[in-house]
Amino acid sequence: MIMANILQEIVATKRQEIAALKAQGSLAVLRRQAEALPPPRDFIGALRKKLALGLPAVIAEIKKASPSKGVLREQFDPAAIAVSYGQHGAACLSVLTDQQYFGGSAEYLKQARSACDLPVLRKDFMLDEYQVAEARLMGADCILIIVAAFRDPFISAGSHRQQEEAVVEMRKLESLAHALGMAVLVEVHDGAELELALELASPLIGINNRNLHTFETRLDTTLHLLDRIPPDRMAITESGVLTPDDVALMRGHGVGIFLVGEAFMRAPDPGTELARLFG
Ligand SMILES: O=P(O)(O)OC[C@@H](O)[C@@H](O)c1c[nH]c2ccccc12
Repeated sequence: MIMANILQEIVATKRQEIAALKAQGSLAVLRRQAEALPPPRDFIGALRKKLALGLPAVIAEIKKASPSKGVLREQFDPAAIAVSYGQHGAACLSVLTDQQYFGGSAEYLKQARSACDLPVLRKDFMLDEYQVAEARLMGADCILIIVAAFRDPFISAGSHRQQEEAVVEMRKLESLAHALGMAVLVEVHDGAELELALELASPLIGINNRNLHTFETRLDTTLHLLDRIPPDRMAITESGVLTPDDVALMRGHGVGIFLVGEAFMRAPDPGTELARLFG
């Protein structure tokens, strides 16, 4: 099969994982188990608290590897990394749970979350309500919806009907996440995706600076889309923030929320690097 980009390949893998998940039992059972858990941590509240103090709100990522960069960190202890992030002012955590492409796991999310008191985003490729219930059961306080994963890769703009179908599917995931008390981060790469993201209710709009075709990151992506984000939504710049200058550029344009992985993962102590980048 010829893939339009890495995302389409990952989506195909996820469809197989979802089929296996569904074979294990019904959504209703998973959902009841998720509803019996203590309530999730307040992800959006943690971001707002930092912003209210005039501080950058950093969603600090825990990821062992990525398809574009390979292994980022050999010595990988999610609990220790979470503690370090918590001590150095992170607002929230993001933990990769995809195994095949990012070397992640549900166990890493559980270990990280129980080592600190920060709200945690399950960073994975969500396509089905089963994964949303599963996310809550592993402890997630927020899920990610990647708009590009719901668009037909072979028709660049997508017909009107396909766009409506994408919105219907995304709303299903969002509704279940909200019913389970979780927040939803909606990720976009361009203006067309942003239009679809704004059809959802969630205030959290992530602008991913990474081009999925070339893997190149350009902070311009955030700057271009920023003024198309309505004031009742919260813009998050994602990927490719590596230096204090990058942070200053974003802050200078009024961006207060950052999702950062690689820069922290490559540092000996990830939390110390967070304090250095954002201090
Ligand atoms: O490591 P970086 O360049 O700081 O990027 C972090 C985060 O934005 C990136 O991991 C990411 C953004 N969206 C995703 C979707 C799936 C997997 C990973 C991602």
